[in-house]
Amino acid sequence: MIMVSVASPPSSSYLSPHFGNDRLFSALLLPKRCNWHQNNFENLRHQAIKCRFAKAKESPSANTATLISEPHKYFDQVIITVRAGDGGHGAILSLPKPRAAKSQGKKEMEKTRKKSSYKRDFDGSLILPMGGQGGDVVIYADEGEDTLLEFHKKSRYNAKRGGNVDAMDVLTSQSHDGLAAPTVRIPVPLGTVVKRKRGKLLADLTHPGDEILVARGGQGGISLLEMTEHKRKKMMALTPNVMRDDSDKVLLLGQPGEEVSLELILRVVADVGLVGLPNAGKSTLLAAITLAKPEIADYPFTTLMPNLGRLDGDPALGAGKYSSEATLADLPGLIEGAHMGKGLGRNFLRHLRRTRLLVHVIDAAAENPVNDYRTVKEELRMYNPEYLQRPYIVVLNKIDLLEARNRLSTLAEEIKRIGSDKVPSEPGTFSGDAIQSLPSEGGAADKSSLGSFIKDKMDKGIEDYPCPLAVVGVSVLKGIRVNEMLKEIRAALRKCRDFDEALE
Ligand SMILES: Nc1nc2c(ncn2[C@@H]2O[C@H](COP(=O)(O)OP(=O)(O)OP(=O)(O)O)[C@@H](O)[C@H]2O)c(=O)[nH]1
Repeated sequence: MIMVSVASPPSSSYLSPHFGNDRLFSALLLPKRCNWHQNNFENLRHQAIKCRFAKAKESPSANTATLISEPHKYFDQVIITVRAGDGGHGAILSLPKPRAAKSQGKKEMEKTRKKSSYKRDFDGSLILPMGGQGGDVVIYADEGEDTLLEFHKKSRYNAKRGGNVDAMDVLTSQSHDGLAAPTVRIPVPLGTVVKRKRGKLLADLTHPGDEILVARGGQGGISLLEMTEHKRKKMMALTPNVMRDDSDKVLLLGQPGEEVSLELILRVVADVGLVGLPNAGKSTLLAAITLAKPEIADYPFTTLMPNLGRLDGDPALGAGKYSSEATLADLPGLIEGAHMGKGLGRNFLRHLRRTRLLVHVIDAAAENPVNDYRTVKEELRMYNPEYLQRPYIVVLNKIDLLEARNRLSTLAEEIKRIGSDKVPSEPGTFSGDAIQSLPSEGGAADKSSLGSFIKDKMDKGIEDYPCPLAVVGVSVLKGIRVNEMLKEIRAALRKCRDFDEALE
């Protein structure tokens, strides 16, 4: 925890949540109200994630406040504990005394007999009431959820216990089971992977309504009939639940509900993943072609969590245009060492797993754009060589700037040369689904895919993987050649779809 004293704070007690890696970058993005400190805080961008102003408890001066940075919180990974409800208890019951019935008239006796006709099983044996089932805990995919942030505030979920058998010691026809407790249903965003903490994968909740029962409620206890010894034998012919001695009482107790610690990991589900170094213009690109409003600024790591945007259908397809709509994910900038976790690298690299097309965004006005491109490709290769098998296009951005415009054609040629012309033909190399069988965190892989994964990492370089489907120069900020870029993205998406259909 970092404590920084600042003078004359604004009155706000809570600013805005930001997320980053406490080991490395992570920005302290000051809210508008804090512009007056922007410069002073630039150096703090290395550490702070979520900040709030709080009056220092022992502060001698009322004008002094303390800026508290809280520990890093991932928006896309969280550990929670869930506990299902215990089962309700059964009861010790006795049969009503027959004398009471005998004292009534004949008609009354008949009525009472009918009234107290107990519930019976198909074989005629008595059914005794049971304690209610404890509440289950279910996790389900909900389109209305975007992040796992809520789980940092609340990481424990308990279902209620089942109701006890509410009998007044005597078995009657009215005796009924204890109430079952309701299921606790926990919504998570689409694309959430549910795992046991440090254990096996339980579910991959990709579609709306996908769900998994993660903790089962305890079963209710049974009820027992208490009998005098000489009646016991006769009664046992009617029901096995006759109490023989005190040790039977444990059967009355409801079973405990399951308790598990779970790891929830959110993997963005998008058709297109935008990758590139920080500041390349990925967020600007997303904002230029979709309605998304990502944060854009001229310092690196503005994007700390993936932004999603929806690309409209291809108008050239007429009525079929809606089938060509696509989701784009703008991922935080990658840097050298990302595959080892630098700059949030691994956390975001895994979001590419479900994308079908990659768009490399390069700042063509940067010092060495080809090197930048190689760095990103190398990081992808080191994280998962399969990422380089995926179809991709390269966007050379910022051609409104002179230095970019002057070198555009040579740059495009150079980039096209990095990679082989061979179109991937093995089934799965184009398919997003096949990627899921590849080794990664939490994903079990068969021996052969693991073998080729390691071999690929050792033997192949970025030149051995396919070259881009297209290289386009644009200025997403100034709207130069954005339509050409869109055409290429759509054409590439069409290829992915054709390929998928051919596989089906
Ligand atoms: N001149 C020029 N500047 C651009 C262009 N596209 C983006 N920029 C600027 O480049 C800076 C970085 O843009 P972003 O879109 O935030 O870059 P990013 O790749 O998302 O950055 P990270 O969030 O750090 O990964 C901003 O100041 C943009 O205004 C462009 O076409 N031309």
